[in-house]
This record gives sequence, C-alpha cells and structure tokens, in this order.
Amino acid sequence: MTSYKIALIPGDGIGPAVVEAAWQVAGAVAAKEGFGLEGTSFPWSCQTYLDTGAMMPEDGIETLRGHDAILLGAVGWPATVPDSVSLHGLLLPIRKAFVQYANVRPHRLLPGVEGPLKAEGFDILCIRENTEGEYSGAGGRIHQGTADEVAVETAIFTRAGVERILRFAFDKARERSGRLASVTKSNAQKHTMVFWDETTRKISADYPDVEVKSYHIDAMAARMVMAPETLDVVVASNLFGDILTDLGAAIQGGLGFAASANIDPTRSGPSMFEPVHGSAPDIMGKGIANPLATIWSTAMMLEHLGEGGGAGRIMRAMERTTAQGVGVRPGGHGTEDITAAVLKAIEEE
Ligand SMILES: NC(=O)c1ccc[n+]([C@@H]2O[C@H](COP(=O)([O-])OP(=O)(O)OC[C@H]3O[C@@H](n4cnc5c(N)ncnc54)[C@H](O)[C@@H]3O)[C@@H](O)[C@H]2O)c1
Ligand SMILES: O=C(O)[C@H](O)[C@@H](O)C(=O)O
Ligand SMILES: [K+]
Ligand SMILES: [Mn+2]
Repeated sequence: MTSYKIALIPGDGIGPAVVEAAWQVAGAVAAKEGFGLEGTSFPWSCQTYLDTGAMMPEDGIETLRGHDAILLGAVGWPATVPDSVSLHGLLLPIRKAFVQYANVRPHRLLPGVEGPLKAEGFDILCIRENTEGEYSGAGGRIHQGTADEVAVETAIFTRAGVERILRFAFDKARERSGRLASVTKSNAQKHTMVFWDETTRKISADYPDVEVKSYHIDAMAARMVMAPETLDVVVASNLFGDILTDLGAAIQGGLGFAASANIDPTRSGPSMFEPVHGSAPDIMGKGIANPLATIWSTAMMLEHLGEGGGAGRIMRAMERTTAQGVGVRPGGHGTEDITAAVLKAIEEE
C-alpha cells in the first residue's frame, strides 16, 4: 500500500481545530481509496516561542524535509508574540527553505454559498509569488526610538524568482481558459514592478496561446468585486497576492472557505498546504471556526501527492455538504457539525 508521511503543524488559535477536522477527512478518504497517511504532529507555535525563544527547533526545517507534505493550520498569537516574529519564525522560513515559490489559491463559490456580492460564476485561481518580493525581510532600523529613526524595508525581485512564478502562472492559464491577468503597480513602483511587467511581456512570447493582460493592483481590487467573472488565472507578487486572496476569500463567502497550496513545482522538498486564514483569535475556542478552507487545502495536498481520486472525493463531499446548507453562513454550523457532514458525505458516496 502506498503511504505518505505528512507533517502536521496545527499552530495557534483555531489552527489545531481546523487541522484536526481536515485530518479526519483525509483519513476517511485514504481508507476509501486504499492509501496510507502517516501523520506526525509538530506543536510549533507561539507557545514554543514563549517556552524556548524560537518558533521551531533549530533543526525544524531538516525534520520537515523527510515528509511528503506539510499540513498547517495557522500561525500567530499577537497577544503574546509580535506577528512579525511568529511569521518570520515559522511560516516564511518553511516557504523559503523548501522553495515553495508558487502559492496557489482558488476562489469560487461552493454550492449553496452566496457570498456578500451575490456574484455568480466566478472561478479565479490566484497565483501568489511566495519566496521574495515585499516579504524578503531585507531592511533594518537605525537610531531606534530617537527622533532621527529610519526604517527601511526593501522589496527584492530577482530575475529567476519573477520568471519562475510567471511561467508557473502561464502554464496554469494554458491548462485552464488561456487567460492570465498579471498584477503590479508599475505606475508608482518604477523599478520592481516595471521589471515584472517587462518580464511578463518577454515570457508571453513563449505562450502565444495565452492572452495576458496587466492590471494595476488598485484596479484589480475593484475588478474582483465588480466583475470577478471576467477573471481566470491571476498572478501577483507576494504582498499583492496576500491582499488579493483575502479579498478573494471574502467574495467566496469568507476566510473560512479559502484554501491554499504552497508549492515547490520542482518537488525537491515537501510542499505545504494551509487555509488562507490566520489563527482567528476572536473566535478561538468557540467551536465555530469553519474547517472547509483546511479541508479543501487537504484536497489540494492529495492532488499534489498524485491521489486525484481522494482529492475528488473531498471536493464532492464538501460540495454536497454546502449544497445541503451546512456551513454556508458564519455562525450557522459549528466546526464539528460541518466536519461530521463532510465525513457523512464521504461515507455515503
Ligand atoms: N498563514 C497563516 O498562518 C496566517 C494567515 C493570516 C494571519 N495569520 C496570523 O493570524 C493572526 C490573526 O490574524 P488576522 O485576524 O489578521 O486574520 P485571520 O484570518 O486570523 O482572521 C480574520 C477574520 O476572519 C475570521 N476567520 C478566519 N478564519 C476563519 C474560519 N476558519 N472560520 C470562520 N471565521 C474565520 C476571523 O474570526 C477574523 O474575524 C495574526 O497573528 C496573523 O499574523 C496567520
Ligand atoms: O503570508 C502572509 O502574509 C501570512 O502568512 C498570511 O496572511 C497568509 O496569507 O498566508
Ligand atoms: K493559514
Ligand atoms: Mn494573508
């Protein structure tokens, strides 16, 4: 029997609840399909930082390397650890160390979910650059705490980094509708974003069958709200992609629906799967976190592992669940009800 080694990092806040839900669903599907899932849980979180001074052990990356994939909940507990410390201490090092340069985030409505726009028929695949750009961490502060203080944060765009994410996005566009939207702000940011636009035009020569349009980020934000059905594959830098995908989550009904995959397309190390949302301290412990984003991310994980049959089972079970009105609006059903409904749909198929 084929078996996969999965590293589970539940993290903070609602992370453990949604990972637990998704892991149950993954197990049910594995049993149906006849493959094995061997999960090892790593309790790395803000509590680890308070206990040890670091978000994960020094050999954390090496420990993860031995796994086929990573399933993560959420990282961050701002009441005790600054978000800049938790993000740069756990999530970003994993994305960078394993060169998970493509953050793939689908946005569409599950059946029965209306979303605040009541828009229909949109199906957007956002491809976010995931290792550099505005998240490079290059910069510093001098004269800290004085009137002369200076803070600098430099966005770094490398030719290798921009070309590979654009090629990944062009490939996805080719597999889907043949349409790609590239998002920059090249009117204001005249170095990095002009470079991105130039690179887009250069690479488009290799994809004559893909129609590519460039948009400024502000216009794209409006377009996603006013006419999301006009978009298919959308590619953006690390920060712009981060912002657009919370907007994408909103139009698909909320953060509880938005899934994501941090992919190393070369497969030289594990890829990581996690919901778009964070640790949601405001609802932690209330039993109302929507697990569907993490369950959907788990389907993306199975797809990546070559278990398309299992991924399909999860997607169909989620769709049957929401079509029956379960989990479609905030506060309607709790984490356990939604998980139970998905498990039932898997069992009944
Ligand atoms: N990838 C990650 O792990 C990740 C992502 C975003 C934020 N964070 C961290 O999470 C913490 C909280 O950040 P935030 O409040 O800006 O964003 P958030 O995504 O945690 O929450 C934003 C809003 O969405 C709601 N929400 C989120 N997930 C939900 C779900 N599954 N079901 C129902 N409602 C849900 C929350 O209750 C909150 O009102 C911070 O420490 C932040 O740095 C981590
Ligand atoms: O990448 C980030 O900014 C955070 O981890 C989170 O907001 C995300 O979108 O993954
Ligand atoms: K997350
Ligand atoms: Mn985000």
